[in-house]
Amino acid sequence: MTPTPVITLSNISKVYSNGTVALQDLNLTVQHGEFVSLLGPSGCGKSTVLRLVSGLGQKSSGEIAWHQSPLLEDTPQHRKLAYVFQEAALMPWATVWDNIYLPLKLAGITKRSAKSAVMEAIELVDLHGFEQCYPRELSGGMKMRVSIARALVTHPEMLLMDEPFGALDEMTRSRLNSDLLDLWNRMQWTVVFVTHNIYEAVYLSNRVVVMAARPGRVITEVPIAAPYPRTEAFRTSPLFNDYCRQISAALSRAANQSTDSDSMNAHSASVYDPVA
Ligand SMILES: Nc1ncnc2c1ncn2[C@@H]1O[C@H](COP(=O)(O)OP(=O)(O)OP(=O)(O)O)[C@@H](O)[C@H]1O
Repeated sequence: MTPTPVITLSNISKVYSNGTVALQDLNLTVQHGEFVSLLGPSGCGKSTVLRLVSGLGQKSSGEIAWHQSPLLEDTPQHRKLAYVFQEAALMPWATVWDNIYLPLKLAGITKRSAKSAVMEAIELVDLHGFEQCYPRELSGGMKMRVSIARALVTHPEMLLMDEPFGALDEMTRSRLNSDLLDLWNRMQWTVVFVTHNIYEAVYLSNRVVVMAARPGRVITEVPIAAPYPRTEAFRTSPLFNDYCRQISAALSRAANQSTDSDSMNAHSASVYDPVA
């Protein structure tokens, strides 16, 4: 199948108003249906990339194209995308059902018309039976499922995920990783996923984009040529370890290439113990 770019960032630079060069000359293309992870040290600009793609932030220079058409900053509504953050950010006073309904409500869709879409989203994230629960009654993993359902209820073409499982325990993270891959496969989404976790990036992705900080830039891209569905057998395979090792080495190189003392943080993303 011919690759179809959904989003293309060409020579993107982003300088914040305080002078921080968050991104410099960054190039990144994400193809339709791809699962791409951005991995790199704290401050290398991963979240900034997501903000620019979503239209929540403005680039300083370069070009962003959505389906190969230049994107104007004032037309974010043309991008069919949804954002999932590390914090589930649910409305505490609203039920699971109402939290998931929110984006449709904001789009002016009545509860009656939204019913089947909300129920479908609830089924997809495996929360059937919890519709009338409040966030305080849910575990961290369940809250994240609600957050994912709230994103998918709008049928986005692209899902931007900013460390969505970073605050969860290892078992929950691992389960949600598998469920996310299952959903990705069924929904034919294009996903851009930010993480600090090498294992998670390798397990999930078609491609891992490794970034360096100060200034934020892409230093290498590692295609993960393992077939889907990915199982526990992949997580414990020599191939998995090889990819982790390769990416860990790239992160160490990134730390050495960073231009100031903040590069010490680069190792925060490169903790890697071989599984076998
Ligand atoms: N609104 C802002 N104003 C000024 N500087 C900012 C702003 N947002 C981010 N930065 C700076 O831009 C750089 C990139 O930040 P960004 O949050 O994109 O990095 P990140 O890789 O996502 O970091 P982390 O992994 O810690 O979330 C950092 O040096 C950060 O301090």
